[in-house]
Order: sequence, then C-alpha cells, then structure tokens
Amino acid sequence: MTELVLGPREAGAVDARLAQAALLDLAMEEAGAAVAAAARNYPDGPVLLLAGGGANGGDALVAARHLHVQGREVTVLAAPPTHELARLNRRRLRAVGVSIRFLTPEAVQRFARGAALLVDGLLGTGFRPPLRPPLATLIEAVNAAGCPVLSIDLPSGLDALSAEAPLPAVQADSTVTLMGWKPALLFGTAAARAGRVTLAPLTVPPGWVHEAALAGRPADAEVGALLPRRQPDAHKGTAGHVWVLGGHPGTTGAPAMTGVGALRAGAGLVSVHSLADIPLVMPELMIRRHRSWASAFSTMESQRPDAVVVGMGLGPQAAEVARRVLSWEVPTVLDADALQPELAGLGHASCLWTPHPGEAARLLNTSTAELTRHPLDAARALQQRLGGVVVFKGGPSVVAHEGGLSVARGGHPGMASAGMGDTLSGVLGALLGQGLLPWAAAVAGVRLHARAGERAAATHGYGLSASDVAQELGGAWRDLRGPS
Ligand SMILES: NC(=O)C1=CN([C@@H]2O[C@H](COP(=O)(O)OP(=O)(O)OC[C@H]3O[C@@H](n4cnc5c(N)ncnc54)[C@H](O)[C@@H]3O)[C@@H](O)[C@H]2O)[C@@H](O)CC1
Ligand SMILES: Nc1ncnc2c1ncn2[C@@H]1O[C@H](COP(=O)(O)OP(=O)(O)O)[C@@H](O)[C@H]1O
Repeated sequence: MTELVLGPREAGAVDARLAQAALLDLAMEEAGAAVAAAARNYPDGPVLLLAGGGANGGDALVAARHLHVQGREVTVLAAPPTHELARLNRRRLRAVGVSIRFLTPEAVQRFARGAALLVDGLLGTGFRPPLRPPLATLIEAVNAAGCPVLSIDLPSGLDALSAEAPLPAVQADSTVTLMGWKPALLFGTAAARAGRVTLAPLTVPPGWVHEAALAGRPADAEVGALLPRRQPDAHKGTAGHVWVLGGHPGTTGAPAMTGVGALRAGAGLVSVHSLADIPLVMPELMIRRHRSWASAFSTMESQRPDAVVVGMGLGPQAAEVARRVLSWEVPTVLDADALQPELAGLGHASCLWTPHPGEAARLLNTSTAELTRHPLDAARALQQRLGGVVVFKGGPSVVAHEGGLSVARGGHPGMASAGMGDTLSGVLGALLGQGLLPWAAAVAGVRLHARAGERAAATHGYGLSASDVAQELGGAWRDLRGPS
C-alpha cells in the first residue's frame, strides 16, 4: 500500500468543529497507544515522558496513561497546555493516579538518571522555527539524558518539511511517526536525527491524510506490478532496443555502465554509440564508434530505437546531440552532460530527466544546498521547468511527474559511488524500451535500482560498485515482481 509523505497539518483547524474534535481525540488516543506499544520494545524500567503544550504533548500524555495502566512506572513532565486535547488528557492522566510535574531542563536531568527510556513529545508538526529559548535548553537536556529517546511523530526541533537538522534538535533512537512520513524523516541530516522510524497509520478519515499529502511512497508490491511481464514467446526484438549515446575521451566507462544497466534490466538489444573507444565490459553490448556525431546521425537516420539514453560522459557536444535526439520523439532518458538548461522546454512527454543535486542546481540556476534542503520542492520545480518526468536523484530519489510526487523506498549509502547514476539511466532506458510509460519507468526503475543496491550492499557494504549493483538487478526484479 502506498504510504504518504505529509506536510504539517494544523490540528487546531480541525478541533474547532465538534465532530472533528471527537475524531482528533480518537486519533490522539491511537497515537498514544502506538507510542506506548513502541516503548515496550525497550528494556523494562521507568519511563520519563516529556509533554509540550500542543497536540504532540497530548500524544505523550496518552502514552503515559497507557503505560501506567499496563503497570509501567512513569514520570511525566509537562508544559502548560496550549491545545484543548492536551488539557483533556492531563485530566485523564490525573484521573488514573499519575501526577504531572513541571517541565524544566533540571527536572529532565534529574528524572532521566534512573529512566530506561525517555519519550519526547515536546514538539511535532506544529513547530515553526526558530526555536524559542526555553525549548532549546530542554532539547539540550534531552540529548544529554544518557538514556534511549523515542520521539513522537518527529524529533523535537525538526521542521517537518525540511531535510536540514537545525541545532539543537533531539537525537532519537527511534521515532513513531503518525499517519504518514514527513520529509524530515526521509531526507538529509534531519532523517539521521530520527533513528529507526515506524509508521502508526491511525484510523483517521482518509480526507485528513490526503489533504496533507505531499507525495506517495509506493510499496514494493505496487512497484512490482508496474514492471513489464514478458510473454513466453518473447524475443529480443520485443524486449526493446535501447540506444546509449555517450562517452568522450576520458569518460568512456559511463556509457558502458549505462549499457550494462540496460541489459540487466531486461533490454533485448543495447547499442552504445560514441565518438570514443568504449570498453567492452559485456560482450553482449553492441559498440558503435563514430567519427563525428554528424556521421553518426546520418547512419542512425534510417532506424529508430525503442528508447534512447543520452548524455553519460558525452562532454561538450552533449546539448547539441540531445537536441537532435529529442527531435526523434522516442522515449528518451536525459542524464549527466545532457542535463543542460538550454534544453528546458524542448523535451516531449516521453522524456525522463535524471539530475543529481549538482546537475539540478545547474538546471535551476540555484545552489545544491537550497535544493537538498527541500527535495520535494526541488523535484517539483525541476518537473515544471523541464516537463516530462524528473528523477531527482539522492538517498532517496524523488520522481516528479504531472500526476504528483513519489519518493522511492530503500537504497543504501554504499550507492554513493561513481557510475551508480549511469547504471540507473540504463535501467530507465530498458524499462522505457519495454513499453512502460515514463512515470511508471521512473517509479519502477528507481526502486529496482535501490533494491539491487540493498542486495549488493549485503555483500559489499560501503565497498559497493555500480557493477555490483548491476549484477543484482535480476534478483531485485524477482524480489519486486515475483518469479514470473
Ligand atoms: N493532526 C492530527 O490529526 C493529529 C496530530 N497529532 C499530533 O499533533 C502534533 C501537532 O500538534 P500541534 O499542531 O498542536 O503542534 P505541536 O504540538 O507539534 O507544537 C505546538 C507547540 O509547540 C510550541 N511551539 C511552536 N513553535 C515553537 C518555537 N519556535 N519555539 C518554541 N515552541 C514552539 C507551541 O507554543 C505549542 O505549544 C503532531 O505532530 C502529532 O504529534 C496526533 O495527536 C494524532 C492526530
Ligand atoms: N545514500 C544513498 N542512498 C540511496 N541511494 C543513493 C545514495 N547515494 C547515491 N544513491 C543513488 O546512486 C545514484 C547516484 O547517481 P549519480 O550521482 O548520478 O552517479 P554517477 O554520476 O556517478 O553515475 C542515484 O541513483 C542515487 O539515488
């Protein structure tokens, strides 16, 4: 099932209406119960719960009640309530016999000493940076507590929408996030603050979640269903002929890696066209060396591939070559040197653009830091500028198309190595060549590549190479699609 990536949602806007307030009360009850259940994964011993004044603090108060009723020793430190449900849950907590103490950094320090777990319910999606001073000191006390920290919804101090972790922010061992993923839990230094994240979906009206949804996060079964199914009488002519145009003296490995990626992702035939000598890394690749791109295009004129991948190591002529390729109007992946601002607006609906943050900054004339801080906004902006489908690469990659945004699952930090993107562009070309629509090729291709990375990392860890990943593409396909 597709999980959703959510933006901040104003709990206050809903509790104005009575029925919705009742639903929110139920949602908070479920949230607190999910947090209490997660707390049971930690060793026995006293639990220290910190509750801010908003609904995030309300969740912590509910969790405290559940833990207390289950016989766990709890200490609750709470800020004065600013949210009606935080007020209500203070009364409920007192009614079951739990006293509530003032929330101060000194109290955190004192009660953390004997605690087996600290539950952080200070700030959730309602936090708006910058952090006001009393909270900053509290967060510092949490990080100095010396016991494991479980955060509710997201670590306090993180801006739910940003990939950047401001200082101070809570460093959690685990996070129970509610209803959907927040960008801060998926990207950048912010995600590193969350520790192990589990999702508590909550039985809230679907409208609440969809109203706040920024992106989808498809499950493997959904991605697997997108992958092409091959008939028993398939032959190389029906599995797609992919042309790879790239390479330049000094960067000849890149198009070779793309060719390998395409073959390993099921392309029937792969031809690599270049002006340079491309290494024959797999004898199944058909290497075509040309004297000039003008003569290459004259020999290509009479044929058309099922898909083209252009740009890897192509050098200074890349924009010109890509412009010519775009005029063919066949499904096209534009990667690396073909990702030039002057091509914006010249693409067609079957174009798939695959910038990493550096290339994206060149395309949008902005800084890499600005784009990586807000990867969903970056992917959307790139799609609006370029058209077609965009894969904004990273850990994880984001796919942007007219229908919305999709964040890939998985991958491995070992994939941060040369040639990894070349392999991906080959995978994407192969899927386009096998007839997938560009958005489906992008969603399926990034997950296939990430899954292959996970498999290869099991053997190679951080010593992972793009060739290792390419070798695992067949296994990754089987993982996602099943054995057919
Ligand atoms: N929206 C929903 O449907 C649900 C929301 N829930 C919880 O509600 C949370 C959001 O609740 P709220 O909107 O009440 O917000 P929060 O509880 O996240 O934050 C509001 C509190 O933070 C303080 N605050 C905000 N910015 C600050 C700053 N810069 N410096 C210091 N203090 C600051 C406010 O004064 C207020 O006390 C979610 O994260 C989640 O934990 C859950 O109860 C489940 C259902
Ligand atoms: N930390 C990571 N987690 C998951 N995937 C990653 C990570 N780092 C890199 N990748 C993936 O590896 C690829 C790198 O692409 P790119 O930077 O274009 O490489 P190159 O230019 O060397 O071919 C992208 O598909 C990206 O999503």
